[in-house]
Amino acid sequence: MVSIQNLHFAYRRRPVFSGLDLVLQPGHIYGLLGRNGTGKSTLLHNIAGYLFPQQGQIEAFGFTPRKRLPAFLGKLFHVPEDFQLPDISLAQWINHTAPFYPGFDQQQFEHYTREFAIPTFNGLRELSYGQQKKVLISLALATNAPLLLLDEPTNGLDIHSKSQFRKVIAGALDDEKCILISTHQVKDLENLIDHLMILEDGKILFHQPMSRIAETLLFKLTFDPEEEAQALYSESSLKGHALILSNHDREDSRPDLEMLYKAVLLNSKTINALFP
Ligand SMILES: Nc1ncnc2c1ncn2[C@@H]1O[C@H](COP(=O)(O)OP(=O)(O)OP(=O)(O)O)[C@@H](O)[C@H]1O
Repeated sequence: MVSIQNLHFAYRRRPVFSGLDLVLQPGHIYGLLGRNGTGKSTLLHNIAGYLFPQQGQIEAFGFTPRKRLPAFLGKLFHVPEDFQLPDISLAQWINHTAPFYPGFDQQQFEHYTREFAIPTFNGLRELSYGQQKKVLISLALATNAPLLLLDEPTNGLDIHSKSQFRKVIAGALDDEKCILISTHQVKDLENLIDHLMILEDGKILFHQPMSRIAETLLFKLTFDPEEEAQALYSESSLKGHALILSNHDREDSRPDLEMLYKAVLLNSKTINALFP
């Protein structure tokens, strides 16, 4: 569905991507992690066609994003990290925006705004930042666009709304949809994403399905120094040492994405070598 080959992109003289390859398939929710300034938003902007690769190819549903053809735009919804909604009512905004999306469903939109408890009678600018973000997410989902690019979607959401977010995103996924979430809020991705991607040094440094991560790596707490010595990564806490080990015996454990992220940044070679 989305295929990126050998992507090179630079802002003036500052290179961001240097030969990035990535394939995203429908029916999945991808979590994109990376340090500040590694290019997560820039990658989303290239996929959406706001920015153009200097070298390499991006293809989405057979379209070249930078051409921004209407048929492509109707299949894509991008929720940016920073945005400004127009100074009109919610109903007016939906009336203006929905016609661009052939799959838009008003009932679904109302369902999501109810789930997020958004006051729908207000003008958009009278809503708080978090409420505006929830309006955007509701619209994104109600368009039924097969490609959703969500940049820091849970920033500004309160605790309850974050769990609503996970619920509605998981509920909206179907075989046609591909959802890419870029975030630093790793905890918000847990139990939601089915693929983890880590961007570093202009490339995708790690990209694995969660099922393979759970199969290949064992996450456990221990006080045993021998086990700690075998760890691929460890962190000390009052509850003991939190470890990532090679999962030789295919034990069940719950991947800790924050630990895995730190482990990959420290030692990507060893971790990637476990995923042939
Ligand atoms: N409009 C721009 N002009 C020049 N440089 C830019 C521009 N936008 C971003 N950059 C630079 O490109 C790099 C990637 O920025 P980007 O915003 O994509 O990173 P990010 O991974 O999304 O960061 P964060 O996690 O802080 O949101 C950064 O070094 C940034 O300074």
